[in-house]
Amino acid sequence: MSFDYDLFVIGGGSGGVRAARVAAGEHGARVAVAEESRMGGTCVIRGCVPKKLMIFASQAGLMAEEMRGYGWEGAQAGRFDWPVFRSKLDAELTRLELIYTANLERSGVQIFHQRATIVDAHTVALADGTTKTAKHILIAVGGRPALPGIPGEELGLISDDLFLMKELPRRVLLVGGGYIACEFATILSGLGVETVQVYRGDAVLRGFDQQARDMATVQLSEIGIDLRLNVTPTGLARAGDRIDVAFNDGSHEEFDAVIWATGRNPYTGGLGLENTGVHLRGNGAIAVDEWSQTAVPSIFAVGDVTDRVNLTPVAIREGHAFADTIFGGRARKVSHATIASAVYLRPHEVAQIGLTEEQACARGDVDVYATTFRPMRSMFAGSNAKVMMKLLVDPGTDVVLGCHIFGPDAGEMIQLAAIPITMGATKADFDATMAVHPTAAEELVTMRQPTRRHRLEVPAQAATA
Ligand SMILES: Cc1cc2nc3c(=O)[nH]c(=O)nc-3n(C[C@H](O)[C@H](O)[C@H](O)COP(=O)(O)OP(=O)(O)OC[C@H]3O[C@@H](n4cnc5c(N)ncnc54)[C@H](O)[C@@H]3O)c2cc1C
Ligand SMILES: NC(=O)c1ccc[n+]([C@@H]2O[C@H](COP(=O)([O-])OP(=O)(O)OC[C@H]3O[C@@H](n4cnc5c(N)ncnc54)[C@H](O)[C@@H]3O)[C@@H](O)[C@H]2O)c1
Repeated sequence: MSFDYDLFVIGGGSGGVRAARVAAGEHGARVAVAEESRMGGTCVIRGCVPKKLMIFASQAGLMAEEMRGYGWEGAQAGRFDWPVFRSKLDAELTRLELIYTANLERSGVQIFHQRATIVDAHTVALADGTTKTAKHILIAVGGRPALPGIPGEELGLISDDLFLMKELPRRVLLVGGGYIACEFATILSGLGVETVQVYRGDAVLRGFDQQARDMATVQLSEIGIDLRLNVTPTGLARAGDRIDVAFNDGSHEEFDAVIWATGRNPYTGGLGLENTGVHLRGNGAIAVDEWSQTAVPSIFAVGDVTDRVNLTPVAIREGHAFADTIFGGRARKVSHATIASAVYLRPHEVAQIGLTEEQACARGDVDVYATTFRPMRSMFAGSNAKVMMKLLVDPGTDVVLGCHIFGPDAGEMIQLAAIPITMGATKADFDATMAVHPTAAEELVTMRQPTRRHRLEVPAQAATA
C-alpha cells in the first residue's frame, strides 16, 4: 500500500518538531506536520521561553535592593512598562516561530497550518476537509490547562492568557501550588502586581523535597506574595469589572484577575481517537510503551499527551528517539528514571534530580549531606535569604541518589550536577572534585559528614528471626 507520507506528525511543539526534523532531515523520510496554532508549541509560544523572559523582567526590584546593600544609594527599579516588554516579547516569539518553521522546511517537511484529526490507523483529516495518509502517525498534541470545575470558573484566566494581557491587573489571585502558580506568583509580584496565591495544601511544590518545599513556601511570602495555605476557591462571580471570589473558609474577596494554575490535562479530546484502537489512561493521556508506541502499531505518541514527565527536554528526547528508531534504523528508548528540573522562583530557584529525602527514606538506608547557609552575595547586602544544598547517598554503594538545591541559579547548578549523577557518581567522586572558590555551588563538593542518617526500621520480629 502506498501512502502520501512516511510520517504525519500532529502538533508542532517540542516533541513533534524534533521528530519531524530528524525523520526528514537526518533519515530522509517523507514527513508532514499539522499545527493548529503557532509553530513551536507550548514551550516556545506560551511556556518556558516567555515565562523565563518574564522571570528576568521581574527581578529588577530585588536587584535594586541588593545593590543598595552594596552602597548604590537610592538604587531603584524604576517604572515597569508592560507594553514595551510585551512588544519585545512578541517580536522574540515571532523570531523563534520563524526559525522553527524554517528549520522544518529546510529539512523537507511539509507544514499544514491547521488542525488535524485522526480518521483511522493511517489517515488524518485536515480542517480544510482534505485527508492525508501516512505509514506512521505521531501524536504530539501536548496538554491544555485544567480548570477546577467550580461555578464561574470561566471568569478566570489560564497561563496562555498571561502572555497576551493588554495591561497588568492591579490585584490578582493565583490558584495552585505547582510550577506554574509559583513561577507566575513570583513574576507578577516582581512586576508590581498585588498578588494573592492560594494553595489547598500545607507547602507548595508537592513532589519536591520537603526541605526545598518549605523554603520555597517561606520565600514566596518573603518577596511580598500574600500566600494562603489550605485555602481554595469555591466559586467566582462577576462584580462590575472585577471578580468576586468565594473561598472554602467562607470568606469573599474581589480581584481584577483570577488565574488558574491547577494542572494540565493531555489534549486528546476531539482528536478522533475513538476511530482507532489507541488506549487512553484515566486522565485522557495516550497509553504508550517504552518505544512511545500506542496499542495501534502505526500510531505513536510523545510529549505531554502521554503524561510521562511533562517537560520540554523530555518531549524533545522522546520525539528524537522515535525518529531514530523508526526511520534511522537505530533503536533508542528514553529513560525517564533520573530527570532534573527547576522551578524558576526569585531570588532563589528550586532544582532537583533523583530521589527526594522522603523517597530515599522509603526506599532504604540513606545518608543525608545537607547544608543551609546565607550566601556571601546577598548576606553582604543585608539579606537573610538562605541557600540549601543536599546530597542523598546510599550508604551501601556510596551512589548519590538525589540532589536538591534551593538557591540563586539553582537550575544552572543542577544541570551540571545532573551529569555525574546520571552517570552514577558516588559521594567519593564528589569528594574527589576540587571546589571552585568562592561559589555557592562549592558546597556540593565540600560536605564531608552526613547531617543525618536514616535507617530503614526492621520490624522487631524480622530482626530476631
Ligand atoms: C506556563 C508553562 C511554563 C512551562 N515552563 C517549562 C520550563 O520552564 N521547562 C520545561 O522543561 N517545561 C516547561 N513547561 C512544559 C513544556 O512546555 C511542555 O512539557 C512541552 O511544551 C511539551 O511539548 P509537546 O511537544 O508534548 O507539546 P506542546 O509543546 O504543547 O505542542 C503541542 C502542539 O500541538 C498543537 N496541536 C494540538 N492539537 C492539534 C491538532 N489536533 N492539530 C494540529 N495541531 C495541534 C498545539 O497547538 C501545540 O502547538 C511549561 C509549560 C507551561 C504551560
Ligand atoms: N519550570 C518548569 O520546568 C515548569 C514550569 C511550568 C510548568 N511545567 C510543567 O507543566 C506542568 C503543569 O504545571 P502546573 O503548575 O499547572 O501543574 P502542577 O501539577 O505542577 O500543579 C497543579 C497545582 O494545582 C493544584 N490543584 C489542582 N486541582 C486543583 C483544584 N481543583 N483546586 C485547587 N487547586 C488545585 C494542585 O494541588 C497543584 O498545586 C508541570 O507539572 C510541569 O511538568 C514545568
